[in-house]
Amino acid sequence: MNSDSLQVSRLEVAYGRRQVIHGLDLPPLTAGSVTALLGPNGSGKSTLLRTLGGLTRASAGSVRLGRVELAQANAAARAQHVVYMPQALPRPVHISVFESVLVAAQAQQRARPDAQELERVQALLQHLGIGQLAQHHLDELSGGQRQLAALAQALVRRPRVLLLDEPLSALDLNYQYLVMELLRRETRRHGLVTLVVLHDLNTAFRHVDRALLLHRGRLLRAGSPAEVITPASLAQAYGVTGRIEPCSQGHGQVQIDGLLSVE
Ligand SMILES: Nc1ncnc2c1ncn2[C@@H]1O[C@H](COP(=O)(O)OP(=O)(O)OP(=O)(O)O)[C@@H](O)[C@H]1O
Repeated sequence: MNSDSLQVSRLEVAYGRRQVIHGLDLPPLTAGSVTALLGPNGSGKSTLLRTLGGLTRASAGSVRLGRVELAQANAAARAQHVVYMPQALPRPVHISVFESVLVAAQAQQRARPDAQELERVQALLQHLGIGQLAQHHLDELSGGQRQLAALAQALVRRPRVLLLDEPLSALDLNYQYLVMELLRRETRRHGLVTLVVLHDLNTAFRHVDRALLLHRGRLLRAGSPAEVITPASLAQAYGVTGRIEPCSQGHGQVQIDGLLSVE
């Protein structure tokens, strides 16, 4: 278990001359907690995640994991600490789900997998509810099944930082719930820093510890889901009028009443 937090300060990211992330300072993302990255389309969520994952270069600022400056780490060193799962998954290859997860588990090791490693892979597939797909080929899976296999590949690597871009987008309600609970469990058990892009604000209310709300490449709010998801932030970030109703399980639930009128 590690206890280092991820610290982002004065981060600037541009595509050519167009700046997309503007001097972003985030509160430290602590080990053992799941943080939702929220915000409307085009607000910079994927850009931020890709930058933290080292796929997009920041033009200024710093991203530190404990004492390590990730921007200066080479790709191999960063891959040891940080796993990034993109919104659009790569084209699937013709290997089995089990093999693909085993390859991911072995990415940082030279030794041949032992029986314990094989059991660990199978157990993870069971926990994700896809044990029965272990011998199916990746290129023969449905979109949601592929997303679950990609999550297994990410989780099995036991990174210190887990960056997931809309990991629920292809999943049905049952799997959305299961995946978020598994993420929470794994994050606590292994002291991960987990940052997950979500569009469903009710999922954030139900399943995450903290939330960040981005708007036009700037941080609009940060805090608990109840502090971040408010009628004022619904209006400011999403242009909708809405209420937060208490739900039977003690957390909030968003009710949208309509769109803010455009003058
Ligand atoms: N490769 C790129 N080249 C140029 N501009 C880009 C590129 N990728 C994203 N952008 C722009 O950067 C801004 C932020 O995009 P980004 O994909 O980070 O937003 P997002 O919050 O993840 O959106 P969504 O919720 O729609 O996935 C957008 O205005 C987008 O047009």
